[in-house]
Amino acid sequence: MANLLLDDGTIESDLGEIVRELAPLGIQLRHYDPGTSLLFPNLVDQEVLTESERLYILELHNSVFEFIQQENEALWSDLLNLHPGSPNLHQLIATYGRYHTHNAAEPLYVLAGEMIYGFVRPDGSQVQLLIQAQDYLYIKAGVEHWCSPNGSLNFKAVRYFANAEGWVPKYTGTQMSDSLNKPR
Ligand SMILES: CSCCC(=O)/C(O)=C/O
Repeated sequence: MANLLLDDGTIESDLGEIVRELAPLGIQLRHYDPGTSLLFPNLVDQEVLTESERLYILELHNSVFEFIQQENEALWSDLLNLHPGSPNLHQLIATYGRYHTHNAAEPLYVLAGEMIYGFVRPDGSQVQLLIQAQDYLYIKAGVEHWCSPNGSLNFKAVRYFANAEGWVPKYTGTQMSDSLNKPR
């Protein structure tokens, strides 16, 4: 389940409150447990997946989450699999760890591990959202955000694509707030 860290140091872990807080920013958060995790109980520990395992997991979730693809007019999906040995891990962290937008919405469903997202509120303050297994996150096109895996460096998610450039970042130059990291 997700947690939201506000810039006054408050941590919100009630899903309804987090949803209410993020909605004005163009962000949806939902939690789905379709039971598929029972088929892959060791997914977080299994860092490397074979091509047939990737396809199996993807096809299973594509059939369960057909409505997510329809909602997003998604043309295709892929399985993002990050782990400490991922060859492109540092590149991905450098690419997505600065404030950026995308020209298409960013929908993803988390299978395992955790990811931290940063968002800017309408009043200019910043929040950090931690998402975990079975969370579904939807970021509207053009919404400023950054993201990074946490210290475990483990993250598996199904990403949905509406067009080929959808996940290409456009940097906005907004600096990450350090007020979230100040001792209180
Ligand atoms: C650090 S890879 C994850 C990419 C991602 O989820 C995202 O939101 C990019 O904007």
